Amino acid sequence: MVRNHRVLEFYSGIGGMHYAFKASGHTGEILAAFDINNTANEVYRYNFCKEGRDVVVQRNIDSLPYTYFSSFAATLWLLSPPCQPYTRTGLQKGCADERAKSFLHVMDVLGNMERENMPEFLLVENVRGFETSSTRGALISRLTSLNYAYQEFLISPIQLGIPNSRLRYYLLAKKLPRAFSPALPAIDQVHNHIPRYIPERSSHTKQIKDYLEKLDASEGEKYRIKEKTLVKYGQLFAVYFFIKDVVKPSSQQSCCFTKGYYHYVEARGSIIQMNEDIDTTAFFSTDTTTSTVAAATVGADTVATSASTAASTYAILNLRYFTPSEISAILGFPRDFSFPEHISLKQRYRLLGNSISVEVVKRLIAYLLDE
Ligand SMILES: C[S@@+](CC[C@H](N)C(=O)[O-])C[C@H]1O[C@@H](n2cnc3c(N)ncnc32)[C@H](O)[C@@H]1O
Repeated sequence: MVRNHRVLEFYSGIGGMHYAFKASGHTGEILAAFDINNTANEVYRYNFCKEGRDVVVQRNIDSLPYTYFSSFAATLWLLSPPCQPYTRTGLQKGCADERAKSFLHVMDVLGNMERENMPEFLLVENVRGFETSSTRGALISRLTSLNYAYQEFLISPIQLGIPNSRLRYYLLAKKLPRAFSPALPAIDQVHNHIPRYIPERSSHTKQIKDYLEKLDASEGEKYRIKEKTLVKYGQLFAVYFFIKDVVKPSSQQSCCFTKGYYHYVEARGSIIQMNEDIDTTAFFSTDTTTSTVAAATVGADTVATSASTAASTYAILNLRYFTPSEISAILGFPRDFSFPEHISLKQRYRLLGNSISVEVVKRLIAYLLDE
């Protein structure tokens, strides 16, 4: 049966959920997209509200009463609340964290709405760590008391053959008597009720080069990792922080891109070594200020170039950041997604780092709404 869903997008950011819904094969309309962030909303409007209605509601979700949400009589709620209360590197204060407040408010809204206006379907996305939080406990008891069936998952895009790790918690809920079909064929590492993650590379994983753009000289310069950055931190830094984050065009993996990518050099997402011929691990484990780097170098030409200063030695690796377009492609945003020109590079990375894997959510929405 073809249904026209009435969709609310909470914490809409740059619209990852909107794209995922559009790509899910289901039909319907985003009635409103709630986010407090000016810049994110500007990007959202730029991509979705060019001609039509402006669906962006620039308000603090906490400040909106249940009668307001109820008035939409939406069939589907898509929610990607802030993750800071649950990140494993944070304080993990869960419900006690100020930033969890708006999501707790959304749960209260759900509990107070007229039954006929309650959504039939919900999807929640968050970081790994949410599954053990007090907020997740509150969410499950609210859903259970309101007669929703639910399933929970921990999924990384790498499981779908996308060369990127972004392990995230997902919860899908449907109002009873609707039930979930027992299996989700496209995603085989899905576990009902007890989130569990089995890292297992898909046999069809794409390569990083499938997502790379051709950069002209000035763009190449803009994204190049400057030698002074590497040299400033020194050899130890390179060994401990860089190697695990360096990928090549032929690689079939990359680390999760976070909102601090580009701003900080270390551990915020992968960087690319465009020179395929050099073994990164061997390179960084040799004394890069001398010609011993030659041991790590495959071709005779590169050996000759590599022997001088630390700076020029690093240069032969041809290290660069992923561009925002490459990151958006890896996340599954469509090609026509773009930023208004004046949005700075740092803001672009920040917004993308806060966003979602459109490809994973697309499949989950398809599964959730299949009847
Ligand atoms: C994890 S991001 C979601 C990103 C989004 N799904 C996307 O594709 O870009 C969380 C978003 O929630 C917004 N936010 C946080 N607290 C909020 C609140 N109380 N009311 C409205 N929006 C809020 C932030 O501005 C941020 O854009």
